[in-house]
Amino acid sequence: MSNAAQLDRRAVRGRAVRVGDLAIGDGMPVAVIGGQDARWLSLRGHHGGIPADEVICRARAGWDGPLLVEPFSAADLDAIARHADGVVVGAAWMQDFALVRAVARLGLPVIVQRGRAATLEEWLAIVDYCVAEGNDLVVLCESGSRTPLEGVPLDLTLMRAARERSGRPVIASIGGGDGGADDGVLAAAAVAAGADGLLLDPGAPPAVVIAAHEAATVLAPLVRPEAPATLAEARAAIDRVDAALATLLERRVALAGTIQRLKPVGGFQGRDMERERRLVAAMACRAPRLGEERLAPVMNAVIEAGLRLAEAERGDARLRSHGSPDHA
Ligand SMILES: O=C(O)C(=O)C[C@]1(C(=O)O)C=C[C@@H](O)C=C1
Repeated sequence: MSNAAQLDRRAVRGRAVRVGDLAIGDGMPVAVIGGQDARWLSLRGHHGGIPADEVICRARAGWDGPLLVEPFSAADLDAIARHADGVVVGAAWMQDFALVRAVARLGLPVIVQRGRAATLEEWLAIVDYCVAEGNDLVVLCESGSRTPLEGVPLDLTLMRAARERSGRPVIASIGGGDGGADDGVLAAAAVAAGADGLLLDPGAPPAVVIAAHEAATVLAPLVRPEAPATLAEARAAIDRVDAALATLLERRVALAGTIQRLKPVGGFQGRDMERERRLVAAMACRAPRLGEERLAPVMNAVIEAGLRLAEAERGDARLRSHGSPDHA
């Protein structure tokens, strides 16, 4: 990836929006709303039939963390101000300017979903409405276009442009309520495109939540360089890189195991030092600061761990096929 293609996370740092104790747009990590980082709740389904206080208090009872609420109408706003940490202006309400203004006046962070047919200009204009009411705590949420598809038809180019043009955090609404986002592809695409957060449908099943967190944790460090300023931030950033590294190591060890089964002579006996030298040289091109000399012992340890595991697993398989020693 070229430097130009890399996202400058620092540019957004000053614009981070805090929802409860969750910072959205603070570089990293990518926030998962509807997952472990924050919950949200829509009052639209109730059509004002159940008092907002009651619905929000029920959600609050089981959740101490950041809570965002989407109103059904302006009548819900007092209850939202009492119990919520932020407000979601749903896509269908984006151009209800009176509602947007009233929401902004609460002074809580506002997540503005893009209306299904709204242009970039129309979407960004809503930020101005909020700012005009004295509320600068705005996050933009891309939530898909009109084309009816099974998943959310996200416009990630538009999301990127919104981030660049507004200088504000952007998140992507990836759905999941119908189970459609559990392969993590949409979450990964949104993270790669620079989303500061992912918004899952309330009630998204655990597989969807896990896939979103995986994209946020494992993919983000690969596609976004970080510039931590404090020890705690730097350690958190290293933890994210280690999560990605561990995922790749686990994958590597599985592949190395397959190779040992496919080779005429596998394991330590069939070691190929020339192949190892070549793979270290290729890796050094991607890790020039470490270089071949420093990488070689690292990869030697990785390769030997893989060979030891492959031999142990082969031994286990043999034992299983011949019966355990106790029964031999
Ligand atoms: O490529 C192979 O032949 C392997 O067995 C895999 C592998 C590796 O883990 O990358 C392991 C041992 C060999 O010495 C070389 C490479």
